[in-house]
Amino acid sequence: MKTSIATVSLSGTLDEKLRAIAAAGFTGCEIFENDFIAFPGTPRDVGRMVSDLGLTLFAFQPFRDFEGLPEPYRARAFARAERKFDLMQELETDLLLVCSNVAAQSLGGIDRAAADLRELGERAARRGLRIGFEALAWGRHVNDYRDAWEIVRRADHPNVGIILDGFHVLSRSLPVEPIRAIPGDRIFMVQLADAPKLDLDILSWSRHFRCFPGQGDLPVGAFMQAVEATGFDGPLSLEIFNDQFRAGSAARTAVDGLRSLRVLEDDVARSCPGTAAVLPRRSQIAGVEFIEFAVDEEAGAQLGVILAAMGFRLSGRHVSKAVEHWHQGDINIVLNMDKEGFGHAHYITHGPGICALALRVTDVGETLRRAAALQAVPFSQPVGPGELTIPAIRGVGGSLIYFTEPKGDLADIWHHDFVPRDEAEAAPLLRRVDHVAQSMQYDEMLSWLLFYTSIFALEQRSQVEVADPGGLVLSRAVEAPDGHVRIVLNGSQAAQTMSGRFLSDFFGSGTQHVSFATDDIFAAVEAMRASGLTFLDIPDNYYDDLEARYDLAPERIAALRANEILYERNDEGEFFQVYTHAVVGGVFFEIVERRGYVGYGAANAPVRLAAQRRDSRPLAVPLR
Ligand SMILES: O=C(O)c1ccc(O)c(O)c1
Ligand SMILES: [Mg+2]
Repeated sequence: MKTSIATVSLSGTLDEKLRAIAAAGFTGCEIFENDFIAFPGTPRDVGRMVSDLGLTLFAFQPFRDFEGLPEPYRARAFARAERKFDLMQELETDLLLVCSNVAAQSLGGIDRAAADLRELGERAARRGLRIGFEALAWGRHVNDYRDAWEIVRRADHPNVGIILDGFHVLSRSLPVEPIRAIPGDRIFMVQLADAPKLDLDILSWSRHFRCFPGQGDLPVGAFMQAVEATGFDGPLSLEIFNDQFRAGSAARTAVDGLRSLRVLEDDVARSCPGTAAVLPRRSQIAGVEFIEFAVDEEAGAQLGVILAAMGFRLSGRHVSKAVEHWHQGDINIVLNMDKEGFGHAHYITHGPGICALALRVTDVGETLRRAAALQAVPFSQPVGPGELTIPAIRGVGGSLIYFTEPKGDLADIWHHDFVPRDEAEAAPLLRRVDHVAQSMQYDEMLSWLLFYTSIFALEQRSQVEVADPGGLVLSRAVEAPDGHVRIVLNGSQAAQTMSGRFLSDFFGSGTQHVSFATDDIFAAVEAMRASGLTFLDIPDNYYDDLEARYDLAPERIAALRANEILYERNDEGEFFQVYTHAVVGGVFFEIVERRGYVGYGAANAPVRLAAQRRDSRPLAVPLR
């Protein structure tokens, strides 16, 4: 696969973009005209920079408003093209992307456009150059790739081919099947982009919301299958106009781009019978094995008191480190107070907080191979003699994701490196981890979305906008199909939201809250209150509104009100949630009971966020 990306997809100046593209490992790129114009080097400098970086310059683009012009515009367009040919020869690229005309003075007519392209192809051929014609979805006369193909077919020149851009096809819901009839060698390049479903005009949607395949909702896989059927083996080029990408890190975006192409290639191969997959399959997650806090002794002691009040028991201590294992139901919490290793470095950098998640996967080896092929960053550190090495990769904000599996030593880490305390287990108040919520910069959200859905068998849910009193937060969940693992990504667009404040207080992105599932939230809350735990105060107005919204029995409303429990109901079922105050750092816990309900209580989020903003308690234990 010849992998490519258009320079418009990345932040920075042209040289920064090219370095990021090369570092990520692309075969080549397309130079976007504006990036070149804004760069102070000569075309030869740029051409040399591209080749010194080991990249192939697949195309120069775009050449606008060319076909179907009456005189004198037509002659001027040809003169303009000759100037661009000069430039291309110095840049050492042979392909010019000509996108369909949007100008008011352009005239329709397939034969007129074909004649123009034929003449341009003839002029290009004299210089050893080629023309690729692309239908923009908003082209004045040509806005459908089937018309562009008919024009190219009638131009009937070996130096004129079609450029297919998946966005222009899929954004208009054009059928992809006719692509199969185009001969692969007449397709000079294929551009790819995904996009979230939005009710916007196509031009604004294209210029601001394109994203990498897998980050949006368009059927890019079906488009690629049709392209594959043509025998096309030219460059597959990501062309992404996206405001988050313009603001984010070019290096990270470039790595994400290549990751998305590899995953698309693998997904397409898997859907074509008889084609070998390229990557190990997506890692199946059976659950959260543990959540690890990096703390000092004081914060560890505080957290221990809270965990005990929530029904956790100290079930073991690490054989050689200052590390405790707390447990209840299917939940394991690790309190790492050791003065060495990753946990301590995390504590020094971020203060007390969550430094790692461990996921129970079906096959650790396969998980690590897929992660490595997709350029995830592996992690290891020395362990004591005879102690387990739990494999890990880097996750959000430099935290870790460890992996365990149901076979071998990794099947039971708790009896390997921990000295268990023999205490009878009481009936658990909490069953399992329902979800973890990670706060990150808004610009990073698409990157982590791709990370989770490309390495793991996790599916994205649609994005929800949450009004925090300090600004807007965008929230998006990735979930295993069986609901065994759910991760909620919260991207803040403002500094003063709950997530935004976490980012500055924690010095980076990370896990801000953990939600535990219970079978009986009223019993759990009652038991925790009896142990001295208090919960986030929810205003009476909320309960008055609940009463108006749902015809709940007065006793039910009273019980919700008395226990600060939030409630939501929809066609799927009922949802109950309650929040602790911050427990250490900016981290807090949530307890939920799901009765058939599958969401996250989005309608309650503004109420909860306002309560958290009022919650001026210090980070210390809110115990009596
Ligand atoms: O938005 C545009 O103008 C534009 C330009 C060139 C392309 O290849 C494209 O898909 C869109
Ligand atoms: Mg395009």
